[in-house]
Amino acid sequence: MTLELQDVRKRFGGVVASDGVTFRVGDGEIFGLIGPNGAGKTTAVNLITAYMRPDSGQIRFEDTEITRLKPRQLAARGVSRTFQSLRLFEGVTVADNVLIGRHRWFEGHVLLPFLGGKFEKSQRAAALKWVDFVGLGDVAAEPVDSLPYGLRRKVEIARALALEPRLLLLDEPTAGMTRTESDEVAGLIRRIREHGITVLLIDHNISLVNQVCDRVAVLDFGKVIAEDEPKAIWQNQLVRRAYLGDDEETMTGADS
Ligand SMILES: Nc1ncnc2c1ncn2[C@@H]1O[C@H](COP(=O)(O)OP(=O)(O)OP(=O)(O)O)[C@@H](O)[C@H]1O
Repeated sequence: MTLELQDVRKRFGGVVASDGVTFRVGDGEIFGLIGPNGAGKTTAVNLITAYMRPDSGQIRFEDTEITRLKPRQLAARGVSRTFQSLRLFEGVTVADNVLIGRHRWFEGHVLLPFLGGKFEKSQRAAALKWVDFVGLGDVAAEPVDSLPYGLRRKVEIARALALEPRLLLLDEPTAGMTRTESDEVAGLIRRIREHGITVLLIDHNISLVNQVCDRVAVLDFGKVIAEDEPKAIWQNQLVRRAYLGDDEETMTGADS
């Protein structure tokens, strides 16, 4: 197993955001983590990536316990993520935004890759490889704020990839995208897996989840209520009720 959560709990005052969350993600899998608003998906990502500490429970990555590590230590182990809301440096080029994703090689010297020389050259080449990979080679020298929203989201994915992860957590990568853009992201996620990177995907986009995920876990009120292949998960009555409500129109979308 690449990633394993065992009985992970996190409470915010009276809200139990993770209520004994347990699931396992296999090496090279594309694993979906879905559920209604407020189900605890982002909390799970924050706990895995050390942006928050669980109250109790264990998180293991490649057979090592990572529950108490710092984000920097996790990055060094090859765990990378994107955020639900974009966190790009405005006014900075696409290439430089992606270059910043290689921070694990800067050893605390944020300006190191901008000082010229061999180090900058090699880091820049590595960053540009990922800019090309997500299909943004033509706009590498453009400031990110000149790009349409869908392309800005891809810059964030390229920046997370620039860390050369073995596990990539994508928190709503298609939020705010058109259907065409989100289909492109589906292809991109498959190509990321072909690179040997395991993917944990959170998205409300049912069509994307159905298209790319090998397995899916459904969260509701901080608990995993079902885990299965995407096609089977929508037949689960608990899932239909909790995640989709009784809205037949939405269910039709899930069945397609
Ligand atoms: N830092 C925080 N402080 C207080 N409550 C929080 C915090 N983070 C999350 N919560 C609460 O924990 C619950 C789970 O939130 P979380 O953002 O993990 O859900 P989600 O499934 O990602 O939702 P969405 O799909 O809307 O992004 C919610 O009730 C939320 O209000």
